[in-house]
This record gives sequence, C-alpha cells and structure tokens, in this order.
Amino acid sequence: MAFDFIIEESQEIKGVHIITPSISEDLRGNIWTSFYQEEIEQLLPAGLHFKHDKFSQSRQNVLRGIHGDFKTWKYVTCVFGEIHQYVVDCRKNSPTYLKWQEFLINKDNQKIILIPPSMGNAYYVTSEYAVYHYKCAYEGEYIDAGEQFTFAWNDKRIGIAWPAPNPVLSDRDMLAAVKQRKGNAL
Ligand SMILES: Cc1cn([C@H]2C[C@H](O)[C@@H](COP(=O)(O)OP(=O)(O)O[C@H]3O[C@@H](C)C(=O)[C@@H](O)[C@H]3O)O2)c(=O)[nH]c1=O
Repeated sequence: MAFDFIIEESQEIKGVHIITPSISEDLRGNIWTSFYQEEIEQLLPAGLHFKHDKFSQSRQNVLRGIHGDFKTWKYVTCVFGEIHQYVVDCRKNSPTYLKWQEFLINKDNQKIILIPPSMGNAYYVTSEYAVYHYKCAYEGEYIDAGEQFTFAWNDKRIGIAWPAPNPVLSDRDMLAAVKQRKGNAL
C-alpha cells in the first residue's frame, strides 16, 4: 500500500491512541493519508463508525476546550499550522482521572489522536493560523456544544501547562473559566 500508519496506545491515558501516518514528500510538498476505515475503525467498539467530519480554523493564541461528552469518539489532527493538542481523562472511575497528555501536531509531526468518550479535548494554536480536523463516531444523535461538558482551560485540578497565559477563548470557554473562579466548576 502507498500508505501506512503506526498505531500506538498511550502509555499515560489508557484508551487514547496515537496514529502516525507515513508522509510522502517531493519537491512540490507532501501527501499523507489521515484515515483508512478498515484499519482505524478496528480501534472502535464493534459496529461503531465515523459519521461526520469537522474542520475549524483558528488564529494564533486561540485555545478551544476543554470539551467532551460521554459517547463520542474523536479522531483529531491539525492539517495546517501547529497546535498543542491536549487530552484529559474525565472518566470519574479511571485511575488517571483528570490526568492530561499533550501532543505537538504540525506538518513534521503529523500525529492523529483517537480520543475515546468521556475524555476532555482541547488545543492551543501556536502558528499564525491552524486548521483542525476531526472525525466523530457515536451512536444515535450528535451531541452538540450545548450538551457537551466544558472544563475550564485553567482548571487547577487538571493543571495543564499551556504554552501561553492569555489565550483567545470563546464565550463558552470564558464562562467555564468564570464558573471555576467562582467555585462553580464541574
Ligand atoms: C461544530 C459546529 C459548531 N457550530 C456552531 C455551534 C456553536 O454556536 C459555535 C461554536 O461551536 P463549538 O462550541 O462546538 O466550537 P468549539 O469551541 O470549536 O468546540 C469544539 O472544541 C473541540 C475542542 C471539541 O472537542 C469539539 O467537540 C467542540 O466542542 O459554532 C456550527 O454551526 N457548526 C458546527 O459544525
């Protein structure tokens, strides 16, 4: 096959997988495969499939997250620019509850992260612009923003070491940080 993946389970948070695709480069640039159904969907529970894809473009210093829900598997990467990707274990019965793991993703380190349900997902943009891509797999209806859980980006119980202290946030993420300051966090 003209492409292959190295698939590894995280040693830090059980269930998270790190996919490293092969990248082919020539004088024009590069080409790589992000998803091959037969191989990647083997990592999901039987019968579950990726249903749709999302893209979001962000400017430098944007931070999105920490977001999640209890049924969606996310397959995330950065297809343009550079991000610091974070996964937070939000499974209350997990031995690594609230532990986080960081991944640098850019064109030279084209990792793709498979994030199981009940994990918090977040990223921070270090390049001038970045395009984030994710596939979602879930049963039934899509869980939209209003029904997802949101941990404050600076939740002290989690303690992520973000690359910068004053990120650009959405109203949703600012509100989570305000709730956290007032002691009303999740
Ligand atoms: C995802 C999406 C959102 N929207 C709207 C809904 C909402 O008012 C606004 C912002 O949406 P969100 O709050 O979902 O955007 P965002 O802050 O990028 O949230 C995302 O962050 C990353 C870290 C995740 O893991 C995702 O699951 C999701 O929570 O855009 C659309 O119109 N179409 C879409 O496909």
